[in-house]
Amino acid sequence: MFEITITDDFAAAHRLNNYNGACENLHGHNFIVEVSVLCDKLDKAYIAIDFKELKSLTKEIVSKLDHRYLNELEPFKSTNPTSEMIAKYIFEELKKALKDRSCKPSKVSVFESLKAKATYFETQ
Ligand SMILES: Nc1nc2c(c(=O)[nH]1)N=C([C@H](O)[C@H](O)COP(=O)(O)OP(=O)(O)OP(=O)(O)O)CN2
Ligand SMILES: [Zn+2]
Repeated sequence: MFEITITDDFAAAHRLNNYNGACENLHGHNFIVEVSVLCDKLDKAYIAIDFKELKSLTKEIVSKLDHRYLNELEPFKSTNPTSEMIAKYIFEELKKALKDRSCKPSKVSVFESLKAKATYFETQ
């Protein structure tokens, strides 16, 4: 198997519901997203999935979050826009985008800063 990893970023505002602390208040982050996919085949150029393609698929998903107030967006309306839930959302959207391909997402990490990240992955 091959694991291919790219990063992207977006800026967004959120507030955490049911959180006892300052993060309950409206604030923003420059989120960093790290996406990894597992691929079991190489093409004739010995590439599992082109970094360009993975970046582009990820960008399509992440651009829907960029410069938005995350609490208002459908995927987080009934939950909370934590790094955990953002990572899960990106993972699930990427899984749909890679349907019928020889690659599938293995993990998605969302960093709120260089000091803190949450990672989502599925166990078999
Ligand atoms: N597991 C999680 N914990 C926290 C999340 C989260 O999404 N998942 N989010 C927050 C807040 O969004 C908060 O803005 C970030 O918290 P923190 O990293 O503590 O932010 P600081 O910039 O204040 O960090 P310092 O290292 O203290 O400067 C909270 N927790
Ligand atoms: Zn925050």
